[in-house]
Amino acid sequence: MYYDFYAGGSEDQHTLRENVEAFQRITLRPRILLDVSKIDMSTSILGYKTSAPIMIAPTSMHKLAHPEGEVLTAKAAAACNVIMGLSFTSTCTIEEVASSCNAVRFFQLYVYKRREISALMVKRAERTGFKAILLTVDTPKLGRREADIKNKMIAPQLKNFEGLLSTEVHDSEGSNLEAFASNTLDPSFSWKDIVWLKSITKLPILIKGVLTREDAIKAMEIGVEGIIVSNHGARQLDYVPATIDALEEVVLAVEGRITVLFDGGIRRGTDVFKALALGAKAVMIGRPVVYGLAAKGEYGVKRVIEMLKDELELTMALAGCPTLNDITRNHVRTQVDNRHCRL
Ligand SMILES: Cc1cc2nc3c(=O)[nH]c(=O)nc-3n(C[C@H](O)[C@H](O)[C@H](O)COP(=O)(O)O)c2cc1C
Ligand SMILES: CCCCCCC(=O)C(=O)O
Repeated sequence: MYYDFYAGGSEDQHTLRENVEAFQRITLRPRILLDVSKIDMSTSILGYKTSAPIMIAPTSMHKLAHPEGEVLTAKAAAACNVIMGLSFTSTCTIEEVASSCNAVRFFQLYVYKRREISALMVKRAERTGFKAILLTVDTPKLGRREADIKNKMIAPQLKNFEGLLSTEVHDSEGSNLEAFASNTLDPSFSWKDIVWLKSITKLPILIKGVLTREDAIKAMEIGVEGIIVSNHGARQLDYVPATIDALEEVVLAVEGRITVLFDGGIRRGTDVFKALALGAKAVMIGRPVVYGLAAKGEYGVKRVIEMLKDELELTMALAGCPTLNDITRNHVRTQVDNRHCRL
């Protein structure tokens, strides 16, 4: 329940509704009479084989959802053979998650005013076998989260910072998380810091939070391995577009040169299919995973992933796509297509 307050957001946030509703405005264009007796959903993300183009998005503080936290989420990822994104602000340590199972893990990074803390986390992630850095770039400051302010959100101790930084904030009247974020996040963080990040790690870097062609091109120029089309689950700037409406612009700008991942509003296998048809290599799942964790621990997360995989498999069969490579732009019809009478 506590996690629901934190994850839910305010009902009057435009983008929160849009992220889900925009999927509902996209229709499918199935092809018929193709042999779909065998469906292959397996893929490779940055060279790591996974059972489906589905990953776990980094979301903070899993112990608010379940007392064993991120360790259980990682075990579910391993059991389903999908990649887990671990949040910088997790409630289990990087080392606890790494030693709990053999899931392929990517580490999500924030850049703090105290750069040495971010650098140390990167080193810990490298040492413990994380395979990539997901650098979140849409949070120079925390967005205005009215539910957190109203509920006087108190962040638990964030385990990676124990002995380095306390999450206790004494002078905050509203959201303690917001106060912690403004003490720690660096609003001066900019493109030049990506050069710094590249200088301290050999891990591939994916920039999380790209919504425009201009930024996609800049990201490629600076030499990152991938971008994640994301609006942070509509938790940062309200009135940005639904991510599914921003995806194609970014995909067209990138022209296949780097990996494009996607998140925001995926609730069904048909949503996964639509994001793939519009050019994403894979999708990341945020809230459904933590709701599964809150409801039934590791089993709950597994069920969420399995349900999405089952639904994707059925969608591929009924749309005439035996493999992921068979899913094309022509398999969906968007509002833009309708306006221009395309397809
Ligand atoms: C409760 C919650 C916590 C989150 N924490 C983080 C985080 O620590 N770092 C980050 O980059 N994104 C974070 N996100 C954003 C997710 O990575 C992802 O972009 C978003 O949840 C995708 O949308 P969805 O929840 O509709 O699947 C968080 C999202 C939620 C709902
Ligand atoms: C550095 C403190 C901010 C953590 C925010 C976690 C997050 O990304 C989210 O809640 O969304």
